[in-house]
Amino acid sequence: MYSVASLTISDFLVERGESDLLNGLSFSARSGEIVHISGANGAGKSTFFKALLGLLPLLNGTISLNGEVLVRPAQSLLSKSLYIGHGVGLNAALTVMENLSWYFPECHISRFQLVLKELSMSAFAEAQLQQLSAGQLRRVALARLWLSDKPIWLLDEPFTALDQTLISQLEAKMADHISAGGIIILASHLPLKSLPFQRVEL
Ligand SMILES: Nc1ncnc2c1ncn2[C@@H]1O[C@H](COP(=O)(O)OP(=O)(O)OP(=O)(O)O)[C@@H](O)[C@H]1O
Repeated sequence: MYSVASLTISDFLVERGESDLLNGLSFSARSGEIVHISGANGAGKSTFFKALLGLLPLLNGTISLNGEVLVRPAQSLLSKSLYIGHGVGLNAALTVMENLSWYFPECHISRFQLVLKELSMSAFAEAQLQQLSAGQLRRVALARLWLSDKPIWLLDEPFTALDQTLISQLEAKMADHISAGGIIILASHLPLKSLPFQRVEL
């Protein structure tokens, strides 16, 4: 089980260009829950994740973990969260295996091999990233979910470029994470097919 019992967002407001976004967004996610943030293109889903992690300043709002308002939210959240954004977040100069080693220096190579096998990526372990398709790159990016022990997953459009097999695998992985007491905040234009979730509309 994980140590985070709840993550609460209160009254978020972010300035982006000429506009104010998020409009007082507030919700709470408890251990074992998925929050699905939906909204039209440009509604502010990616902006929300960036503001949550301190990559954009909040005009207003607080973040609480386990009922306590965080004084240094970005620092506290970064140590407890795994964020997978629109970009794949990989180093193009490194191979697939080198990228995983860079993210998880403590992990044994045999663990990477197992995860790559599960993601049908074994044949590409030593490949340079430019040899991979868009969906294969996303698989490598998502391998972090198979390797991480962070309780909070922040996933911005995680299904982009994935085939149906991997979408099902990812949903199963998310089910495992919430069963173990994790929290998932997800923005997606695709509906979650097999998982319970709390919807937050922007
Ligand atoms: N760097 C930027 N500077 C100014 N405005 C920006 C910047 N990036 C995004 N925006 C604006 O902020 C608004 C929210 O963008 P954001 O990327 O958060 O939307 P989104 O809901 O994630 O959209 P999508 O569904 O298309 O991914 C948009 O109107 C966009 O034009």
